[in-house]
Amino acid sequence: MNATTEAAATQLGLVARASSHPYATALLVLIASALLLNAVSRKASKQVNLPAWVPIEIALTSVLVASGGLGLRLCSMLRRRTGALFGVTSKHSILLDIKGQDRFFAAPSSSLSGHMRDWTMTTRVFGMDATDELFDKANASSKGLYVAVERLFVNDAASTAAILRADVPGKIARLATFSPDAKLQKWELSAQRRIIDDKAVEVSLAKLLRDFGACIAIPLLYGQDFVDRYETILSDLWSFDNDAFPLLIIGVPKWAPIKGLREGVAARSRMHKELEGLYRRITQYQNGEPVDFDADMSDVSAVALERNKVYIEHGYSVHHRGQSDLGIFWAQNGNTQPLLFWFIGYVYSTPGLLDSIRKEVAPYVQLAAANPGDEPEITSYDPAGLSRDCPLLKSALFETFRLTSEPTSIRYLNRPLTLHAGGHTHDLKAGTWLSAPHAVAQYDPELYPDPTKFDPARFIEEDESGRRIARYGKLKPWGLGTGICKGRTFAEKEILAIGAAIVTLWDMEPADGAAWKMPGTIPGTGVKKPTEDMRVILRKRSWAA
Ligand code: HEM
Repeated sequence: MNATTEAAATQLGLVARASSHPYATALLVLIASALLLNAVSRKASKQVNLPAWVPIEIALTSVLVASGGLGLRLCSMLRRRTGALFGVTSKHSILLDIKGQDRFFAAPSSSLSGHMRDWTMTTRVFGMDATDELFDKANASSKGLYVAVERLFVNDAASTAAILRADVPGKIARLATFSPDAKLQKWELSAQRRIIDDKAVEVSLAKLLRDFGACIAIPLLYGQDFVDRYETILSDLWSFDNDAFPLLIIGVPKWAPIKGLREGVAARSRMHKELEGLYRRITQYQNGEPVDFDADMSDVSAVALERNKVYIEHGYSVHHRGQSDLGIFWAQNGNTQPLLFWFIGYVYSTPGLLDSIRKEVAPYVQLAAANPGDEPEITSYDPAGLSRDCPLLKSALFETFRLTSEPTSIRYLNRPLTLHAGGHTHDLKAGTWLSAPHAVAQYDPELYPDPTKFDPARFIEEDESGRRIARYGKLKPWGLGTGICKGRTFAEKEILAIGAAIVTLWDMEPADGAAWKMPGTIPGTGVKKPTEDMRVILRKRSWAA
């Protein structure tokens, strides 16, 4: 299997994982029933849903096309279109052409819309009641709900200010607890900490960083009280993400007798309930009424406050506000936090990279010791400078995206459109779907020589003045067009900021004493998951060297 095939194969893994399971037959029967149920329910409703087989078709096509040879021939024989357009049904086309896609996806959302995909995700995956009334409300409110998100998570100044509010330096200093008597912090709870001595602990890095990132991000959206009050917030989020999301998206019904799915769906219900409680408190707060539990609402973000106003304006009950907001809660964390782990893993495991990045970020993460002999602490911290003036840090992050993210843009055609791609012209019908699985290009050796290698400087270029800068180039981790990610600026800054603070304050080494080895990957829900966690020994950085 070549590199490109391997990349595409990770997408197929969702299906492969299911079919190699002992209950594979039962699962496939369930998928078939789900498809049938979908078809039946579609007839009775005005709702438009992404067919449940589309994610599977995207994965299969990606694998076959990328494999070249027989796979490509088979795929080309079965497809309905030519050139860069693949797909076997008249309902869905798959565009594999990085040249043609940018212009096409720039079409206004009145023609090419992400809304029906969002509706499908909101109901099938995030569990909002799929009624026609809510379909209309979601249609009418989606713009207002997203504008609120973009104001904080896409705006550069607002994202930087949010990162500064999060006190990354203070929290990073407490990334791990060394004392057996001290209470573990929320982000340490699932990291299976083992104390080695009063200066070193062994932890599961993926879980630690995933939960640390979530503890930085979630309070910026919903306030610290929400995180403190909701005891199982992290385990619920990841149980839903790991065990329920991948099955729900391919149409497996929530009642299917699969243990992980049932647990993930139960976690989803708890998240709905907690978000409903939060939106009740937000409403009380905005109305100047006494707030349940006398909860501190002072740091709930403008995003949540504005979204509540939009929800009220469109007549959402508080119950449905909770269900609907799970999409944003998940979007804020589902990709960002797993990526943080991959980024740190690559930085520490790539020979020489840690030292180079430490030097590069030093002017923007400054240290001083309160007294001679004390451990240095971060005294000044400049997230804007990290984004602006640290090309290696940034390029290493882009390279992490390339190797570990699996972005796909999926749109619904509200109107007929003409697509020019791969030297062909295609007339696409209204009422059909178009998708672009960007991950296939991420392993194209013509775009990225030696594509399976982690090359941290791969994205560094010189600008017109000769200054080194990191540019995304053809990489599309955030998707594209009007449906592009609404949290991209914040996510990038969060990972850079936490990453820079970690390298500045912490040393780590593989717990087994062997050489660094990155774990294998399995498909995730946008970012790949590690096949197993990485056990590392964490210590405060040694200043002797
Ligand atoms: C590393 C982290 C992240 C990655 C890799 C990522 C990636 C993506 C991708 C690929 C899409 C689909 C774009 C398309 O269809 O063309 C998307 C959509 C979206 N993302 Fe992100 N995302 C990340 C973090 C975030 C964060 C922090 C938020 C904040 C709330 C967020 C909010 C959203 C929303 C609301 C959408 C739907 C946009 C729409 O339908 O118009 N994402 N993201």
